[in-house]
Amino acid sequence: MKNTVVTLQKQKDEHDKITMVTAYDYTTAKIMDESGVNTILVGDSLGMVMLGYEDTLSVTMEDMIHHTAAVTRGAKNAFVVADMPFMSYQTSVYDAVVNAGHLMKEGRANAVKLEGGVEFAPHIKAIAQASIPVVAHLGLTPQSVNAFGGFKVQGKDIEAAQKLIEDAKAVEEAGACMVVLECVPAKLAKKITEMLKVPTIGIGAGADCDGQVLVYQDLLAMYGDFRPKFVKVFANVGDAMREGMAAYIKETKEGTFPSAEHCFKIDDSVIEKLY
Ligand SMILES: Nc1nc(=O)c2c([nH]1)NC[C@@H]1CN(c3ccc(C(=O)N[C@@H](CCC(=O)O)C(=O)O)cc3)CN21
Ligand SMILES: CC(C)C(=O)C(=O)O
Ligand SMILES: [Mg+2]
Repeated sequence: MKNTVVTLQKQKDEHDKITMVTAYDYTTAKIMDESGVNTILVGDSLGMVMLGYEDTLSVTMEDMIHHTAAVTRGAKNAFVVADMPFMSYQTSVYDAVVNAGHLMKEGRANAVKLEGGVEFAPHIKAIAQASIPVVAHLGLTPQSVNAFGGFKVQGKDIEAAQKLIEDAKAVEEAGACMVVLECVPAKLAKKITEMLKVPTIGIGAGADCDGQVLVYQDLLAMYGDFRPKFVKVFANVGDAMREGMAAYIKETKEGTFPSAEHCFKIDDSVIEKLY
């Protein structure tokens, strides 16, 4: 059965952890969905892991729609959240609603996610009023990398911690159905999780969030040696791919692949006539 905002809220209320992973294409989304993950995020991290940019800033609405549509075709049960890319909502409340609409209408996303707190409460409110579920993203918001001066843990001093709490309250009040907390001290994320009615999803925000999210290339060791503190490798798919490729190349060079079982047959009489 398809997960919904209602089933995800129920998971928080019943202390059943919400699992979220990224996916950017049909094949991967289908594997993730079949694994039983509750929600899939089509993150703007696709700019980095799929397109090779050094940050998420160059990702376009076209990129997001294209990848979201592929993911939603593969996700039967998982609730699919699509990131709103840089400059698709910061420019105005109007742009926010129009672009959220594209992600739902053409991408078939179940919800959209945007980075920012109290400053973006009007945007969240307007999107939610259009019946588009909105997820808020607080803490290390990668679209602010140039303003932050790098990818750094947020909310460490008292002012920053209070601002994060105010942001969390404001986005919930505006109608956010979930809140992603990225690179936030675990004890602060716990406080925010207890304070909010809606679920929190942590990435580098400790075990007391209502759920967890990771970029799949990180948890499967496929994205080079990118290992921020919050990443745990659960399976080494990167090495499995390298080993598989090495075997394919070796057997092809040797001529042992393809063997008879991988070849199509023709009657010898036909071949004799050709000669
Ligand atoms: N592959 C991938 N995984 C991600 O988690 C991810 C992306 N890409 N792209 C978008 C953002 C960028 N993210 C990042 C990128 C770098 C750090 C990082 O280098 N963190 C360090 C420093 C923390 C500090 O001490 O301030 C760390 O060790 O965690 C964290 C989050 C998270 N997101
Ligand atoms: C890291 C997660 C939360 C994200 O926003 C992304 O993958 O783009
Ligand atoms: Mg993102």
